[in-house]
Amino acid sequence: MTCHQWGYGEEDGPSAWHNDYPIAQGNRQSPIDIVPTETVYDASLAPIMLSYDLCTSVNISNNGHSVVVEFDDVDDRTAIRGGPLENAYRLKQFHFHWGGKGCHGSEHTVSGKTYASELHLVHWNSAKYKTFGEAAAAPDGLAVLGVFLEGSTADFRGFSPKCLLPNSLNYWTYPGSLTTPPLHESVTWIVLKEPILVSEKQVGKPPAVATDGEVPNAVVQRRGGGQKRMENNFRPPQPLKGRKVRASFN
Ligand SMILES: CC#CCOc1ccc(CNS(N)(=O)=O)cc1
Ligand SMILES: [Zn+2]
Repeated sequence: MTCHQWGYGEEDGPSAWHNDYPIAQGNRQSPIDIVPTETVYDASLAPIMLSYDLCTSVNISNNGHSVVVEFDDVDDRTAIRGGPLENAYRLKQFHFHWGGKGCHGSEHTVSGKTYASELHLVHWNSAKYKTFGEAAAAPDGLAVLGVFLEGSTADFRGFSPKCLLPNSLNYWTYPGSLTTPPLHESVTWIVLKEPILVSEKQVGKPPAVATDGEVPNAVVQRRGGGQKRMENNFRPPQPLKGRKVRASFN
């Protein structure tokens, strides 16, 4: 498959993605607007179990769409289990979606409420598939843990994703997709209800990353220069198309 240029601008943004990725108009697209009063409490949903203690991160990069921290995924040391999942899913990477100014920037919304930013921890079904790429194309291949970020001040020590989690692991879950191309409908979404708190200056001003994959030197960064500030890298909510959103809490 040729590599298609996509972004979040007028010409190459979410409303144009269906031209290169027809699945954008599929039946299990993400993100969605979660309406708590329309979710169904499922007492059979197990708690999620996160083994994030061994910091197996290997690099951090700007891929032109987000800031991504990748993990060593040769084994299940760093994984998610339980919840709606049949087996362990291995952590591949985490990244963020954010706005430019003000409080919008999350991808999922809760009764229309947007958060300043949203963290996605992307895991793949290593029990059934040999590689991330293979899993990403399978309906039960991926599990993405979504965490809302809103303004205040919070600790952020080390790079163990455990530091990025709120106190409560109460969650909503629904069958969805990647929210960025290739938009594969292969994701079991697990969205935590409780946001984590990060400082205004962190979410108010998006990280100084550019959309051409380079990390600009803040001193020489020009607004009019070739590089554009990466911001508003979120896809708006997609049609639910009859899907059930289950809650792990009453
Ligand atoms: C197949 C393939 C591929 C590229 O890998 C990714 C990984 C994460 C994402 C982000 N998707 S999201 N925003 O739903 O977590 C998209 C493509
Ligand atoms: Zn994401």
